[in-house]
Amino acid sequence: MTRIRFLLGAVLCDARFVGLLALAIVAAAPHLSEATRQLISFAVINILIACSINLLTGMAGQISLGQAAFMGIAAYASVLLVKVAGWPFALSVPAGALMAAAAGWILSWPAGRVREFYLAMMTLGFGMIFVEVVREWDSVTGGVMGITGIPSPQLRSLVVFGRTLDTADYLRLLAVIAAAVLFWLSGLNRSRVGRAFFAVHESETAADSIGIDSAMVKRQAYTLSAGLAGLAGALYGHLVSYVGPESFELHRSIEILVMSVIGGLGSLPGQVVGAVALTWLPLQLEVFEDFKFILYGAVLVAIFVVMPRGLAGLLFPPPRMIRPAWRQAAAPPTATTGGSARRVVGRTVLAWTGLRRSFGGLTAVADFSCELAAGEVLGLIGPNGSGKSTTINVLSGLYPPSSGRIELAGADVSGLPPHVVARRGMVRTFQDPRLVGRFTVLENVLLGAHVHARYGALEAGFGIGRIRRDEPAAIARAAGVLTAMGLDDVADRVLETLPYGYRRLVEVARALMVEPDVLLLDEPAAGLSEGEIGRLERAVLDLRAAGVAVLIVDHHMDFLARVVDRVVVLDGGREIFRGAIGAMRDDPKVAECYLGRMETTDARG
Ligand SMILES: Nc1ncnc2c1ncn2[C@@H]1O[C@H](COP(=O)(O)OP(=O)(O)OP(=O)(O)O)[C@@H](O)[C@H]1O
Repeated sequence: MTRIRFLLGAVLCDARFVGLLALAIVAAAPHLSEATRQLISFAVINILIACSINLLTGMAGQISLGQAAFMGIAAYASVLLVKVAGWPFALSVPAGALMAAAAGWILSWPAGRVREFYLAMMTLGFGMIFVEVVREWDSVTGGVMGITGIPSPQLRSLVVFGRTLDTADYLRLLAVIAAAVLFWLSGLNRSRVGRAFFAVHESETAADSIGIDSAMVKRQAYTLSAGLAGLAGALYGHLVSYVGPESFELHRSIEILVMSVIGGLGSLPGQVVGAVALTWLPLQLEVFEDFKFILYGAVLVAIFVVMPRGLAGLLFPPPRMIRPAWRQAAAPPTATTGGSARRVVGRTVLAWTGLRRSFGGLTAVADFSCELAAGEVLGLIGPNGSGKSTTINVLSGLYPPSSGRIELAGADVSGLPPHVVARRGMVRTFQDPRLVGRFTVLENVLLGAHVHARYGALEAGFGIGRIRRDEPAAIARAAGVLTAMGLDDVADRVLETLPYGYRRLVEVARALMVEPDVLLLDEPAAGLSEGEIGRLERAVLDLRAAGVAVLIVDHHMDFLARVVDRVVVLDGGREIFRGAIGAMRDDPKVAECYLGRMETTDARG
């Protein structure tokens, strides 16, 4: 079964297969019956729409219950531009898609501020507003009656570059457009852009921590998704030669969502299968027309329970996020830490003064000042609840400080958002590793290269321009990091199938890909075996040798004793000791408020 899935995946997910299918449609179109052409045309438009939801929901994890409104915006815009303004179809369709994309961008601002249930409600509201505006704006939209007599292939009134299109020509056009879009999306998915969508889907906090601006990624997802839905909407308007508000109401948005979920959110070939199935099936089940939504609802519930990955889960292997071509083009593994002019060993690279962070009445960190030099490893220790993680959270920008100043390489970074702090050279890991479970180890590590690549969605999709240089370079660097961390043998293993200890190491490897000047590690040794701690230790010592400043919060004293230059001990958010780890054990204050408890913990551990 697995072999069949892989074979199917290899064939159906191949761009050449999609191209051949499009060619077959182009060749067969004139010989098909009118009804078959119509059916395939609807299926192709549904593929575009399903892909738009897949991009937004399946990949970027954002909900949309107003997707039909984006279709509607483009459909009305294109139709009006042709009918009223006399624009050619070849311009009106892209213009309609651009207007939908602009609406998506505008919606992304408020939508980016809310999540889950509230996001669903907001997009639902957007869809309802659109339909109401269309209904009420009689003079432009034709109100409830809609707009009829749109130049279309059915009426033989659609002229493109001097040629009057019939339904066969229109089907050919749709097939070519859909093949181009699928080709673009498949390249996009397997690039930094697609990987960033999934990273934001999984954890915005983790994405921000490695320099991915999650707010910007969400805006990009909304804009591209709305543009794609708009393209489908504009093509739909000309296909049926009529647009009216009922075509873009909530039920249409739900149909789109159902198609995408049944196909398998996150899978591109799944979207094709879902769209084709849900275009063809209802026609076969016309007798169920009255119960269509009950049926849809039941299917949704069933799918979520028995097939969370939809039809794609049955038919195709999980999608991979690296294009084999870039992997083949990658050079042998390269250096792990990169270079930085700021890394002059011994020079202060991070300093914080008077740092305080309170949560309501509780002061988690109080007037804490310290500095870290390039090539120095500092241990931050203390009993549970003493403010260690809060210090990392404040330094990395996750929480703004209540007061105090943080300087990174001489520049004030206090209160800057985490992705900016990461881009400036300070990267952190988390107490509970935050990675993308469905990605392989290599794909996860590549997320750290996001900030170093410059190519955009267009170059990513079509495999042109800067991606040809950036992607192989990032893969070579990732291979170097994995080798240095002793993870090269699991590079192609899906992360969620690996034991827990690997996740910590992979998270450190991902942070290294950012090439930080300062690395903040929050309990990196927790849950690791002795062998894994050995690899971690080597990585930390390599970083120190490369002039990276490392701050480690951990309870594992033996590990710390082997890697740190000095330690700072916190208790109740205040510093109680600073110096060599050996001297710490003899310090009466530390012994009083920490070591007794810690040794008990160590002994248990
Ligand atoms: N987001 C938050 N909201 C409210 N209180 C918080 C928050 N984060 C931390 N605290 C509180 O701040 C104090 C310090 O927590 P912190 O997680 O920094 O301790 P820690 O030294 O890292 O402990 P551990 O070793 O258990 O991870 C604790 O009392 C904790 O409950």
